[in-house]
Amino acid sequence: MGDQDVQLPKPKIAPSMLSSDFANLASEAKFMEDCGADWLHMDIMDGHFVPNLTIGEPVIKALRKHTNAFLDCHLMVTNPADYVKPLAKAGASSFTFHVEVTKDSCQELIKSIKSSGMRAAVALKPGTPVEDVFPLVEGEDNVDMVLVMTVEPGFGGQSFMADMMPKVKELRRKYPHLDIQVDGGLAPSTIDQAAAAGANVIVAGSSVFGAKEPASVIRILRQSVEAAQSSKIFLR
Ligand SMILES: O=C(CO)[C@@H](O)[C@H](O)COP(=O)(O)O
Ligand SMILES: [Fe+2]
Repeated sequence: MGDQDVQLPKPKIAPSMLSSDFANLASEAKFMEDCGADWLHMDIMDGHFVPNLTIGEPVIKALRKHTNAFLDCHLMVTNPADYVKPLAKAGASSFTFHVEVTKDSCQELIKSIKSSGMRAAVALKPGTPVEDVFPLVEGEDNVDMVLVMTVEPGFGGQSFMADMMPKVKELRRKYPHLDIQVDGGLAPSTIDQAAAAGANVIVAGSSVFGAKEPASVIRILRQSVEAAQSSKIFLR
């Protein structure tokens, strides 16, 4: 099959609600949808896997009453299995767990996420080798997406780690159809590197919420992914 026949997954822009005004979450979510967001990225942190504590199932449940948006939940928690049923019931659309905390139980976890009606995804921290997720993409119960962290998980507003791009490129070359997400420090100044490596799901918090015109930042992020996909630069 030639490069021209490869069907790439759609670009999806997912503003991280961690950078929103949590006291006005429903209206912030509506604003992001109006600005052209495809997904809303929800950072769930337990104060243990990462040194920060954010939101959980009650907030997802409360937000779901106000929006039909795709709620992309990124679980930075030590015991992801405990969150599957509650989050599914609350209305989460996708459940991303970290490979660092799941060792032997990954297949079981993926199975339970999918049977609860959510998409399943796996994330890797900057220090984790990309090979660690290959079995989860290729296994019988496989993930729908891989999230390559481009900062140390825990906080918004950190600097993009360009040295994570070889991981993205390796995943894209190996799995042309896979949703590949990047998270951390994505902005108009860094998106071209992530797009050229083959990322198609872009999480952006501070660059979107901190902008005068969030809609134009979302547009720039999308256009960069579209341009890289039309040249298929990452397959060369
Ligand atoms: O998962 C995380 C941080 O751990 C992220 O989703 C951040 O919230 C992204 O924020 P920016 O780096 O785009 O400001
Ligand atoms: Fe995140």
